[in-house]
Amino acid sequence: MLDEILELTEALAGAEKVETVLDLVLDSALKISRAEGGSIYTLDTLGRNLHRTASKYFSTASAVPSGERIDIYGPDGVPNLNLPSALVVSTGTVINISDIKTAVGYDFSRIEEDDRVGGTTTRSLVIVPMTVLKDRSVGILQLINTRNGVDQIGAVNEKALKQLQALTIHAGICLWNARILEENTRMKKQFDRYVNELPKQMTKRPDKPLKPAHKKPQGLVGDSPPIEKAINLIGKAAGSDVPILLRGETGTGKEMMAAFIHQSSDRTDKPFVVQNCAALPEALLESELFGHVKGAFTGAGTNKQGLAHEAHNGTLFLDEIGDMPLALQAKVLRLLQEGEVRRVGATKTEYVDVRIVGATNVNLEEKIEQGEFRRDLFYRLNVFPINLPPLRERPSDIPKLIDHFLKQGAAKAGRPVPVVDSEALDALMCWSYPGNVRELKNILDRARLMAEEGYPIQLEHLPIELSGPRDGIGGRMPSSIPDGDLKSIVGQYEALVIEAKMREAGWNKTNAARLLKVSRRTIIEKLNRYNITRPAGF
Ligand SMILES: Nc1ncnc2c1ncn2[C@@H]1O[C@H](COP(=O)(O)OP(=O)(O)OP(=O)(O)O)[C@@H](O)[C@H]1O
Repeated sequence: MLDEILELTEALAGAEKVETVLDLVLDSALKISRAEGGSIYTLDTLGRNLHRTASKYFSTASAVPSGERIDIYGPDGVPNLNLPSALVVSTGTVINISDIKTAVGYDFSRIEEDDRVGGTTTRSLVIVPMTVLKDRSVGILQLINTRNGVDQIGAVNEKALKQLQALTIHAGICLWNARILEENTRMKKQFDRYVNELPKQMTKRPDKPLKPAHKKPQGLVGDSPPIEKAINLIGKAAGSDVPILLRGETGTGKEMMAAFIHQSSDRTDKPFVVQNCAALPEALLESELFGHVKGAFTGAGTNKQGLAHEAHNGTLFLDEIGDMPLALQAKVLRLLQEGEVRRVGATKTEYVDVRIVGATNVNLEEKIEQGEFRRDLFYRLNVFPINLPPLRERPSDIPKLIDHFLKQGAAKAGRPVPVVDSEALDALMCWSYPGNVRELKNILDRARLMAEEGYPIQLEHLPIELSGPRDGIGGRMPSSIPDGDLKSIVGQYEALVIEAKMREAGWNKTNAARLLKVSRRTIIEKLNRYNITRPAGF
């Protein structure tokens, strides 16, 4: 037997393909057990199904079907432990039955089906798990009509069983290694493709690469040229008190950069105060920003400080400043120019020392033309503009962000960091991310929950539009116009648009309403009408 194992080990070492490895193992197993036939089933990467990958029967009238699949779990999600193969792969136990006719508690229907198709009559049955890393099954070896010690059909003796187990350990390791090798080759190809596809400006970097003048902010991931440029600019401006205007699409990291500006300034140990200018109606926003005096309006029972007071000596971050009501813009300009604060209902002016950082994802120049944004405020704010490019324009940051968000999410949940298989990685790299970094984070948070612990994130764990054709809204627009009346066709299209924008807005109705320039009420009404709900995990 030692000779056989040595011979097999040599053969396995030279085998490059998984199928060759499994054929060699099966041949040896048939020799050891002197079985009439057998199969090797491999477990898929999600651990849900066994696939017949190799089989050999000496006496079959017709071939036993290869590629057969066995579902380990029943429809209720519970492993079907009556099926001998499911029992062995799920628990790691060995089955060594001398006569299945007298064995109780098992469901032998799959074996009977093999007998029917292959013309065999199974009596004895041996199933051994292929295990790696102590208790992780990657498949099973199944043998029928094995011989016992006196050369009759029956359960194999202890010595033969040990030899079969030694064999399946070899097979398990080979299978595992072969899979890693295949995965590596795929990933290398993928990597080469990305490098070749990187936009020209990435490959034509300046002679001297931009070095961040400033330490990278904690938690900020990415070293693509546009991000390094932004960090550089911030490094230059942070020390002064000039206002900064951050411009970029939703989810590109404007708030994160604003926090970094504050941390990099001399004001770092003073408050960093954030207000979203689009989140509140005008009157409330004014009182929130500038405070009010007692009795200024119904419900103003006491004097109240505004956020401008709270940010004294620190930084006030005005997010979505492009959506600030026109009337309030004059007050913000005075705050910017003179540090002036006038509470709602007050006659007296107060003064504060705040550094203003604004952010916007709208075209302020257009707003000025439309009379919706004050030109003087724009010039005052736009002294130091910093553009944050959309994620699709800096694809080299995507793998680092994936790694960062998976680690961050896993650490929060106290779970191991999942890997992403090459297909899913491909899809993540190719997606256009209308919702930018926030969208990538949401996608990964959900995928992490969907994938089983210990198994890679796969395509099926990603939103459908990432794997589908990439035309139309969110990649899901029908390529041909469906049948029906105009109202119902437009309705279908509207539902797709609403769903895509809700996803882009991180399922925040206010943000989605803003993206579509409709009221929040309209969004709620349409979500109800089209029965659009937030998918689990988002
Ligand atoms: N470079 C980055 N590294 C790590 N996380 C990032 C990065 N950029 C953005 N994020 C994360 O993405 C999410 C969205 O970022 P942020 O809120 O700063 O975007 P924003 O541009 O201000 O969005 P909005 O315009 O919708 O307010 C946050 O969870 C943030 O932590």
